[in-house]
Amino acid sequence: MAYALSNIVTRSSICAVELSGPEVYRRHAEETIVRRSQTPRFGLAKKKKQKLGCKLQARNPRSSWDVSCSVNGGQTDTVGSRGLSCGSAPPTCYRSVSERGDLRVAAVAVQDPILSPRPNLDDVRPGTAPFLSIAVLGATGDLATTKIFPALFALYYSGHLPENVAIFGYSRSSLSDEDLRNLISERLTCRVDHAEECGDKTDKFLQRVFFQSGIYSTCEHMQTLDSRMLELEGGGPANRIFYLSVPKECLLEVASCLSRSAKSRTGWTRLIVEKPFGNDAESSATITNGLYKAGFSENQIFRIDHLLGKDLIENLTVLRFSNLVFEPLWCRTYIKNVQFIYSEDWGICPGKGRYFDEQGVIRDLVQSHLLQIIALFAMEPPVSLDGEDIRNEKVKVLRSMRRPTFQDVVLGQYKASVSKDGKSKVPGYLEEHDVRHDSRTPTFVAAILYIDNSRWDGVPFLVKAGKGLIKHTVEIRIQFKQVPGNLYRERFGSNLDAVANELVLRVQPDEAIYLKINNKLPGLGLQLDSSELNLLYRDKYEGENPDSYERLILDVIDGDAHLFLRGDELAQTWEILTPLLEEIENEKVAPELYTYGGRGPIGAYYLGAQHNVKWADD
Ligand SMILES: NC(=O)C1=CN([C@@H]2O[C@H](COP(=O)(O)OP(=O)(O)OC[C@H]3O[C@@H](n4cnc5c(N)ncnc54)[C@H](OP(=O)(O)O)[C@@H]3O)[C@@H](O)[C@H]2O)C=CC1
Ligand SMILES: O=C1O[C@H](COP(=O)(O)O)[C@@H](O)[C@H](O)[C@H]1O
Repeated sequence: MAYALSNIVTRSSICAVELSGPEVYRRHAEETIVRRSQTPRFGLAKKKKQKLGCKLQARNPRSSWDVSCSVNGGQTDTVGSRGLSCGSAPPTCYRSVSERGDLRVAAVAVQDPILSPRPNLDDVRPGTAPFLSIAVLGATGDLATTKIFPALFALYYSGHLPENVAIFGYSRSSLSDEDLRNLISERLTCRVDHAEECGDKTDKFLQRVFFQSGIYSTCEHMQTLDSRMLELEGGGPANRIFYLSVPKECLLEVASCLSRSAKSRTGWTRLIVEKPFGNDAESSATITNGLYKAGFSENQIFRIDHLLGKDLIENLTVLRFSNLVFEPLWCRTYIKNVQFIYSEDWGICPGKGRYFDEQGVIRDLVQSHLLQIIALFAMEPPVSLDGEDIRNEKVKVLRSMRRPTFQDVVLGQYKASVSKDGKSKVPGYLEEHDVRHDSRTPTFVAAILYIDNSRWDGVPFLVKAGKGLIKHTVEIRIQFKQVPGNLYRERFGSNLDAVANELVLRVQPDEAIYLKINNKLPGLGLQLDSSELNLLYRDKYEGENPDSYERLILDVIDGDAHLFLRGDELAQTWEILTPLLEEIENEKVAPELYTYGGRGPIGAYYLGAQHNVKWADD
């Protein structure tokens, strides 16, 4: 959803928004609008008091919502599902519409959005620093247009790309440079906290964007790409990044052609590779070996996991290793269990049915995201912050992880439900577009994992990941043991677990780190209260957090691999999960059905109970 909005929140201030599309996206959209409207991104909200508030009211929850917006408390007109009005808008006002699948977000915004005429590329000259060429392969795709180009622009805009940079899009479509510029320009967003020269910088960025049409299976067009890069690089030192945002079937042939035809001869060449990194241990090894065989060494390959680029994930290690109070507690002596929750309150995103049905939730969210976070959470202190040192420690954790069997997991699949007002039906997983009608693919998994090493022996690591659940949250919850011989036990009543300390890192939405503690209520007597020491990012920090793709692409430019999966690390994640995946597939295990918008299968509760733990998010 954020991508749809970001199309519109471009160098302008929104004064009215209209949404239409399946109900499954409504809550997420609403949250995104409200969250974004609290940040300075909208221009009108430079100071916190100047809020743009949007309220959504369901008209027909399956197709349209009325949205009324207020700017600094002044109410604009209510926006209907057909027309948009701009209330007391400043003189220039334009309407922008973003459509992805059957989701549609339209907005009326102020400021002149028309780009000034784009001058020719005349200031890209070899400078003193090496030239940087970045090519996005699969440039017309969803990921490239919604994430990669906007992230590249954000980096350029905030001065993190060198002046002598050129950005190429490559795909089979027959587009001109100008076509690609038009395709991506709608999605480029300036940060309003330093929004000066937004239009100017956008134009300058777009001048540096080029398109090369070509197929992936022969190297001829990649040679043309190479020639065009050479022309701009002007023969001086030049580094190259190739972002492979192509369907998995094309990955190895693209890598092989790039290696033969388009590697830099005068600097380094780096490859960014997107998931899925295979389906199991064997197919993943085929990809890894295929990349090596194509001529790329491990230190040139950056396997991206966008969750690792989120601020709170980086903060996990900062919190632990830079504060004396946490590290001594980070072990089996004090921690009762750790819970990793990845819960989405929407189903399958438009266009992702086939991909998800092949992958399932264990590959989609556990292999690629949650095992990474567990490894970062549980690793020993690394020798340094260097990528190799950090990844060495992560690999050790993964090697110590016990292979889960089917007894350790509960699988679920969401079924149809009705909307909150009871007026319409929300489709179940089997009715999603491009999903097999008799699919057993799980959309939910709860699992108990153990790390058999001296630090974590016996501590359950709980994992819960799913789609179509009651709420959207990604969080890490560290549950501490009870205070031994608690002096205040009489006042807490019988459930001392309920008042044990808990440290929560909420990765999204609304990033926060909070610690649940017990304290005395002010006043006479001795009444105890459970409360929170709360670091809520939005209250503490002004400005907008960069998107994770920005952070990760910048790391690639800097050659910093600590947030990317190394080949041996990736292989270990598959070693852990492949036996389980095979067991599920061989036994044709049917997932437990759960109602869309609910808490997931009841089996998850019993699984927790078997291991003497209660899910913290229930
Ligand atoms: N979208 C997302 O949010 C995420 C995507 N990924 C991964 O990133 C990669 C790109 O994803 P996404 O952009 O969604 O993918 P798309 O399906 O949108 O494909 C990207 C581009 O590849 C070309 N293409 C599509 N099908 C074929 C084909 N059969 N043979 C050759 N070229 C084809 C198309 O360009 P053209 O027709 O112009 O050649 C298309 O624009 C995939 O590996 C995906 O798994 C990973 C995480 C998230
Ligand atoms: O990689 C994936 O991530 C998305 C969630 O993305 P985010 O931007 O909300 O962090 C998830 O929906 C998708 O299934 C998965 O492939």
